[in-house]
Amino acid sequence: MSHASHVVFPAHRLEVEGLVVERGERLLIRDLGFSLAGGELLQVAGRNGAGKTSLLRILCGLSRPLEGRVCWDGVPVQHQEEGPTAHLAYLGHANALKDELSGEENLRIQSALQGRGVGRDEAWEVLGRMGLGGHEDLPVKFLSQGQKRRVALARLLLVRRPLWILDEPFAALDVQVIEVLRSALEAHLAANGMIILTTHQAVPIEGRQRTLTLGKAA
Ligand SMILES: Nc1ncnc2c1ncn2[C@@H]1O[C@H](COP(=O)(O)OP(=O)(O)OP(=O)(O)O)[C@@H](O)[C@H]1O
Repeated sequence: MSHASHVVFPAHRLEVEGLVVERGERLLIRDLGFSLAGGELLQVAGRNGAGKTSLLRILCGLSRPLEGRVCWDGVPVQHQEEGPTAHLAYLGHANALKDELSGEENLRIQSALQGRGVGRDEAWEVLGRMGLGGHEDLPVKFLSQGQKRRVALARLLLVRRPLWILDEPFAALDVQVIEVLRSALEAHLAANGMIILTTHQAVPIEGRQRTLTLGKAA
């Protein structure tokens, strides 16, 4: 079963033009441009400190570039009618979970905040798919690091956003969940979704993809 079996995203386009990124007075990215269409995956590569996380945060509108712009369907993200992040789901290094709440409660609250309320059954089904059966109603503070990461990943499967921006999504996962995530990524691409991710792990993913390596000229 695929989470995306009943959702196919309409054609969208992400365009990045003339990005210049500086952190702590160091120039990390100079005049970067690229575009991404439905069904495409972009892997952002580069050594530690090259600026991968900084770039992802800019693509999500969490921080501003020194110059340049990020457009979704031809409109700068800051001017999107539904807000700068309504088209995307972001998974950063932190899992953004409330420790006192269960996996089910975290998923249902976050999904509701993102405009798509889900019922208990749907939350439990996705947690089960992530191998968390039996842990659905345990406060997440009692889960292991890898199990917390699984709850955070379950959120991606629920929110149905066309663009996924994922910072090291495979880190701290065991082989079973790497496989679940790998097939979720493939299903998202097959549903005309887009993915931008960083990873230091080589995980083969079927679909149209390319690599952007930061810091080559530094
Ligand atoms: N808030 C900040 N203030 C100053 N410098 C920062 C800040 N955030 C990041 N940096 C610096 O920017 C550079 C790029 O950091 P970034 O986290 O984007 O790299 P990365 O490519 O994701 O690295 P890694 O592979 O280690 O995760 C680093 O040298 C980092 O120290």
